Amino acid sequence: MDTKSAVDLMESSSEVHFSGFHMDGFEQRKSGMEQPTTSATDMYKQPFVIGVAGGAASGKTAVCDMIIQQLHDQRVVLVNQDSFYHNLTEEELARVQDYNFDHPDAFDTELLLCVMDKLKRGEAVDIPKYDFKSYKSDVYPKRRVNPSDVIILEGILVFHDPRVRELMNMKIFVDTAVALHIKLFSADADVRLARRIRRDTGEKGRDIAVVLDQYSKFVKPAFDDFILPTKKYADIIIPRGGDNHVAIDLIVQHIRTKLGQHDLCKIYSNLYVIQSTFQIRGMHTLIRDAQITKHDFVFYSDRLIRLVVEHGLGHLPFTEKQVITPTGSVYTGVDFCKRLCGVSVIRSGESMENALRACCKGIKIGKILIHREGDNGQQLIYEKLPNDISDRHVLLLDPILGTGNSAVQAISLLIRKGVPESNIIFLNLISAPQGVHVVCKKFPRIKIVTSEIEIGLNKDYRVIPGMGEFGDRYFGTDDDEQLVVPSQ
Ligand SMILES: Nc1ncnc2c1ncn2[C@@H]1O[C@H](COP(=O)(O)OP(=O)(O)O)[C@@H](O)[C@H]1O
Ligand SMILES: Nc1ccn([C@@H]2O[C@H](COP(=O)(O)O)[C@@H](O)[C@H]2O)c(=O)n1
Ligand SMILES: [Mg+2]
Repeated sequence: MDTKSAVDLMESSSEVHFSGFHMDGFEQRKSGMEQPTTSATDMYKQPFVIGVAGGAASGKTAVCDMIIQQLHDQRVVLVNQDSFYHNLTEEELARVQDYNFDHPDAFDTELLLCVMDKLKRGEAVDIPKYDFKSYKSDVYPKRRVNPSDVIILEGILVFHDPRVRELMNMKIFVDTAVALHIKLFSADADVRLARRIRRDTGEKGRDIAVVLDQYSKFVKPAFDDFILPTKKYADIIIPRGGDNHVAIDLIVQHIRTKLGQHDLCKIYSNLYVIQSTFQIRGMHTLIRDAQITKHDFVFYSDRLIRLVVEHGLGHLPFTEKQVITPTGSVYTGVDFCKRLCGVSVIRSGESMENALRACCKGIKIGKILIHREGDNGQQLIYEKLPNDISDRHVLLLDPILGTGNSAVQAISLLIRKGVPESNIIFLNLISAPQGVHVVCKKFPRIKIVTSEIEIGLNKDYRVIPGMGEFGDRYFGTDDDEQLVVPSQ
């Protein structure tokens, strides 16, 4: 593929980074060349979505404010579930003391989903600003929210609807429980009630009797029935809310790490793209060049494969081991996982076997041959696997993950042979987003380790920018060289 084609291809992903490329400074040109099948919507930079739930007055807003402050160099927006309270009818307004604002039905979840969908697709949205005094969401002008790197969705019931939960990359539950207190829940409720009384009588100008009545009639029962049961969905529970600086620091650190990763890694926690360096980019530049010599193609592919294999081995379990050093000191280290094997997908996967053997002395390597016809005519032709494969961790080798169809065939076979899904590490050099989606969704417990994520697939289901037929290039069957007869 020439430079011009690559530029044209990337037009559709303006400002979105793929495989380390981006469009800044490129002149926009059109040509009749093949376009990736990845839709424009798939190419939006995915924001990192954090859900923050917890009882009313537990400190959700305080926690969000601290996260936003600490992420000062990122574009962060806060979306409050309060903004999606239904407007009350005249009848409901007349008897507002009987209205349950803590029930899931009090919120317009469809509107919330629509807003979140737009933000995730990179569109700006106008969000209602709720007025707690008039119980209306159309008193103030709407708030314009621009698409951002991080979206924080905060509210008592943001974990209630599974469709809303699905949007989140990280779920935080804010707790006011005091760890040393024997009656954990009552302490938690007491703190929330005390804060609520102070807040609602102050900020919302409500009468204390009304606050207490609403609390016993609706707030407390709803906490027990709807909010507390969603605590189990949280990835992180923050005791002591905004006072918990250690938890907030750790969360901010985690978000920063995630933001530095490829967008797909934010979606799939089982996808690992090795940290890019100029050495790695340089090697990719060489092996993707159609003009490179066969010798150099093999040399630089081998170097990259070795890196991927080493990275993949880092995901194996380990046990602690102590040794005595020549100085007589104790060194506490780890022992490698011994029950492992490789499985290469013939033929290009065989190019990864040497690197695996170089890292794991005497490792058993099985083989799978899958016949490919077009996009979906996948057929398993041959397999030769270690008899005890079900007891082993498996490093599945295939340099290219394209549509994901061959990978699904190979992984399904391993699972049929009794290999636990979580014992499979799939190693490739390059992965198309389509293949990542297919494999990570179908097998959420396997790990994929790759060195670069591609733009997508073309109409012939070939990975682009890609590197052509890897097996042919690696094993030298892609040219018309004369037959080499070994000398006698
Ligand atoms: N750690 C804390 N210690 C004392 N008061 C707090 C703390 N966190 C929040 N508050 C106060 O409690 C009230 C409720 O906190 P807020 O963050 O608004 O809760 P939520 O958003 O969960 O309803 C506010 O008036 C706030 O100032
Ligand atoms: N008109 C309204 C709407 C909601 N509430 C209460 O707000 C609480 C949720 O907001 P937090 O910031 O505390 O999470 C919830 O308990 C509702 O009862 C209200 O009082 N009036
Ligand atoms: Mg709040």
